[in-house]
Amino acid sequence: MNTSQLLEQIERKKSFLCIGLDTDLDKIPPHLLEEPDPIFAFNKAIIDATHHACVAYKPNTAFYEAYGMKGWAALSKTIEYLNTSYPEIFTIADAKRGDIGNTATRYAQAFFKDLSFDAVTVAPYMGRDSVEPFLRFEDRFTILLALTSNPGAFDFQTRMSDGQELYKRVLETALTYEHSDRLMFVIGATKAEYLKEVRKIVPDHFLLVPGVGAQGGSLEEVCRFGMTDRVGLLVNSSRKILYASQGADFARAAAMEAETLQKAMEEELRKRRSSQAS
Ligand SMILES: O=c1ccn([C@@H]2O[C@H](COP(=O)(O)O)[C@@H](O)[C@H]2O)c(=O)[nH]1
Repeated sequence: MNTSQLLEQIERKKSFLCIGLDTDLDKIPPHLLEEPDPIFAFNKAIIDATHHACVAYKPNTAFYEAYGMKGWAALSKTIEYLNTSYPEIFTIADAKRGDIGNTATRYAQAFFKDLSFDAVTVAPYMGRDSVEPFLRFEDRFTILLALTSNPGAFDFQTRMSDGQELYKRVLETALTYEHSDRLMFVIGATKAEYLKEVRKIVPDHFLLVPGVGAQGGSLEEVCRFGMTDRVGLLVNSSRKILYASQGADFARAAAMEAETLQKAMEEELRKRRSSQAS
């Protein structure tokens, strides 16, 4: 998928919501555990109920890898279902990979070719040769961790390195990579006030912003500091949507949560348009 197709979907659905498919067998409705593939059964019901309100899904691979071969098979079925039934949806493998070049090439192949995701999250710590193998794939996006939503982000990411906070160095250095137009960056919603600084370095790139919902980030603040003329945001929420109910009505309850966020996003898009007009 390319940026124009993503933007077209955002404008049409009036949403920049990404739903995280962090499917946890300890949290899904118990009746689904009778299904031959409970993870896929849950994901399919969630996707069918919420696709009108979001533009992206982001399975975090940890929740699939945790269940071994069955988990990986469920991930594979989920991406195949999305690509077949809802090809307009942007798909992100939240895998946070990062390794030396020849290994990174294999990771890129796994997520972009074999599983056919549109994007994968990558850790920047190992530098250029660990990221560029992902960037070689046309119409695919590499989403680099820059300033994450967790408290531990302050251990390194905001520390000074040669007179500059490390997350800023990550952003600036990544812009020098070949095909840097295929980059997006992770900035946590819990760090919304940093978005002003982030936008000085990457004014046009899309940001993946997790942390609205269960982690308490504010959608309004994220939009105030991070939204661009071309939106530039994919805001993720996982647990708050997925586990809105553990009963037979779980898919409907998830849809209602997703619709609430979509309505708030529609309002933010309206505000952006009226400020552009004035
Ligand atoms: O900085 C980061 C990077 C990734 N995540 C991931 O996003 C979701 C958030 O889930 P919620 O249930 O909405 O809190 C999850 O997969 C994280 O691993 C993040 O939270 N922060």
